[in-house]
Amino acid sequence: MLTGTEVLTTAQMRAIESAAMASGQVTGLELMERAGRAVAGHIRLRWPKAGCVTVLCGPGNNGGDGYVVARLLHRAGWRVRVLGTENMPGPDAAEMKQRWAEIGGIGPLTERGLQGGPESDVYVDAIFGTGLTRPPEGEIASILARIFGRGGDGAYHCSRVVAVDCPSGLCMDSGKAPALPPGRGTFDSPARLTVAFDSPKPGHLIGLGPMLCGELIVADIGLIQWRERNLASRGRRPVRLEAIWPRFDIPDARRIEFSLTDRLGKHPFASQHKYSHGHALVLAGGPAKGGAARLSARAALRIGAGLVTLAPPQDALPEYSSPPDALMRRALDDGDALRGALDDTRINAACIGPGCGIDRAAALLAVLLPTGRGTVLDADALTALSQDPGLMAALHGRCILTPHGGEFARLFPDLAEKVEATPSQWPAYSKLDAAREAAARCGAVVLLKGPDTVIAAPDGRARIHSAFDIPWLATAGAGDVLAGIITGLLARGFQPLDAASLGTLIHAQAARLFGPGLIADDLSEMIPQVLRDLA
Ligand SMILES: NC(=O)C1=CN([C@@H]2O[C@H](COP(=O)(O)OP(=O)(O)OC[C@H]3O[C@@H](n4cnc5c(N)ncnc54)[C@H](OP(=O)(O)O)[C@@H]3O)[C@@H](O)[C@H]2O)[C@@H](O)CC1
Ligand SMILES: [K+]
Repeated sequence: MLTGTEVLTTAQMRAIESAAMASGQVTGLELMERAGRAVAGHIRLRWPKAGCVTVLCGPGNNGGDGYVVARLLHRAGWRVRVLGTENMPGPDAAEMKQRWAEIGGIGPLTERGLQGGPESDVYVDAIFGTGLTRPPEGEIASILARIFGRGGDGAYHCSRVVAVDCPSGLCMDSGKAPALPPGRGTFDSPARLTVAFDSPKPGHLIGLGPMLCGELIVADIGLIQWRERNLASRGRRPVRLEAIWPRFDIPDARRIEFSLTDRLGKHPFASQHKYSHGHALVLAGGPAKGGAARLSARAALRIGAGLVTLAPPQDALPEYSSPPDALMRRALDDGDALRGALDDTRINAACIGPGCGIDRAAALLAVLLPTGRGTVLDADALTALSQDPGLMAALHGRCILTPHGGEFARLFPDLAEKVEATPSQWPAYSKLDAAREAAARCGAVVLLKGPDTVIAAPDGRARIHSAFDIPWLATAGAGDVLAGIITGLLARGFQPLDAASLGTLIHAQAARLFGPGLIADDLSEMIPQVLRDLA
């Protein structure tokens, strides 16, 4: 069984935390104690021999967690040095600060203070968490440069840094990080470990987050059970945002089960009638364009579409005669020919774009979209779409757009600009926000590709697939294969959001199993093994 994990935005997290405290079933102090205990526990797991730790505590509750970590590690025999900000934290953090102050001193959280003390085995970064409201400046920015910067005098202690909830400065909604002061390098040295609370936030999984966090642990602090008791029963769940098969081990996080194997069947080809697994139509392009559509068609077959027809114009048909022989081929010259082909209602999914040619894609989309068929739009189809508002208006809920960043910018230039803009306020506008807004605007599922693929449906549901561990998947033709896999899943009856997210997952796992040296042609050949592993 594959599992996914619920992801919460920082606003959702705060709302849940406040509601739980308002219910009287848990106090802020209890949550803070559990958060600090989780961090201290993970430190002790990784550094079983008590050593020397420096805890950096910021002005808010993240700092409060830090004071708990200091107290618990001291109790476990560690030598603890605490550096804290001057200003008055909130009541819970103030209480934790006071409890620590009864045990040990608090030095000023300054660059000099950090440099001045003895070398530590572990540095706990409890400066900022979800409460970051603006880019850090001054002394704190300099401290962050020492911890997470590289290039200036940076990379100070990063392999010994344990981040509380997130590396400080990371925007947990967008995965963006602020610019460091001039000459201090860029914000790009990973923590050894990040212990986040309750659920991963988008920023842990997209943008710079996966790189900065290092190993990500999500610790249960008791709010999952609370909301299961109190929110789910009243239908007050946050709009669903999920991570599927993240790269990270997320041991205690709430799991969401995807019953992929139920939907695919125990054996992907153990079928009744071949039409019961649908019929996918891959609309191919003219002469000398064949490779991309052939990659898509092969992938649609491998994922188990009952029938796959590859449909180029007549003059290119001979180019499409190479194996697999299981592919059907049929010449479709223009929109009229496509209209005739679509009279066959068993054709329930289409793939358009890879190697199709922009003009041909535009002409065929004008016929295809009004039929309401499940349709994957990639490559040239996306360009055609960006040039024709009429086509954009014809998109519907069974369409899946699979743009990379450049194609997304052509389709939704204003949203791409917002993602690219340097944020002056946090939380910053993210790739996830952009995909959600795009999906709502165009009424189709939008799959915005990258190592941090985000997939959004028009109703606000979204999924993140974070796969920074397989850089070799960025290879020519890999997108054509992805389009084919998703089309095959649509043909097999998956709903568009599921087809898109499970397709992304299968595609990534095929690349992971093959390893470096992968070319796009290899991906489809790995699909049977991926499916066997799922069964
Ligand atoms: N999820 C949960 O259930 C639980 C969460 N818990 C923990 O609480 C954390 C969130 O705590 P939090 O809301 O107090 O925010 P936090 O990140 O400590 O910072 C806020 C402070 O920083 C300040 N500030 C902001 N930006 C700044 C800047 N650029 N430069 C300078 N200052 C800046 C800001 O000041 P202000 O913006 O008001 O001027 C405010 O004083 C969360 O990450 C987790 O660790 C657990 O304890 C328990 C259960
Ligand atoms: K932190």
